[in-house]
Amino acid sequence: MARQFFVGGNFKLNPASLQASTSLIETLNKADLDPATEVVIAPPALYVIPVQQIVRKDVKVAAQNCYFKESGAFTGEISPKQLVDAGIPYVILGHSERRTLFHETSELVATKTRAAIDAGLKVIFCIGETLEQRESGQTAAVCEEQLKAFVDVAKEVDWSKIVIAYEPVWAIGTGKVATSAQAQETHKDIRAYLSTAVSPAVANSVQILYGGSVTAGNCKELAQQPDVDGFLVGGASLKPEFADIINARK
Ligand SMILES: O=C(CO)COP(=O)(O)O
Repeated sequence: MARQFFVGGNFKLNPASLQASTSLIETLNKADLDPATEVVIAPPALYVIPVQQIVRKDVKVAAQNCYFKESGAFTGEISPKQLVDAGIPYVILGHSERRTLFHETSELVATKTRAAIDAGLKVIFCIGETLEQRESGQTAAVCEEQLKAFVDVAKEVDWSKIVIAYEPVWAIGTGKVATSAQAQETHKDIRAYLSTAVSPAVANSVQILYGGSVTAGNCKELAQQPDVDGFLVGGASLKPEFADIINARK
């Protein structure tokens, strides 16, 4: 079965006001989007609910993070259950900015992913290597290690609730996009790992997105790669060109 093309917009800590978020959504609401693409946008936590209320119905909303506990004394956190209660279907977990700036380990990301899925969320699970790791030939090993932490706690998990985003750290926000050959090679390696560690059926059906300096200019070639099932877009998701990226296969 063909995997559905999927484009996520990770707004990160942008824009800096609710009004600016609203005008971004108004632009997206007017755009001509390929109905064959699943589109998910992840505004900052404070704007998740207002954005959900105004965005077109064919675009889903994600949180950029959540904790693994349902409730309790965890100042500053959001729980998977609260997201489900608010009608938010997706959460991004394991983004490299969370791993690096907020010291999230692969084990924590795995625990959060398990909790999010158990609560009824779908997860965009991010992995990827640094430049140093790529240059020393560790790309596949790093991606495997990040995935394995989750595979170890994924017993009887429904893998249709997971979308993997391969985001090489050196390509995020740098303007240095991976070549389509680099993206294809790593996506293929990720599938090969999942085929052995989970099952060939899961490896074949899981959507693997590429993220890192995706633009309207480079998305079409990347989207032609057989193992690239879409994108997780940062900077360009804040611009009108996001619609062109959503339409990359059109
Ligand atoms: O981190 C990203 C998406 O999660 C990618 O960011 P950029 O598209 O800005 O490089």
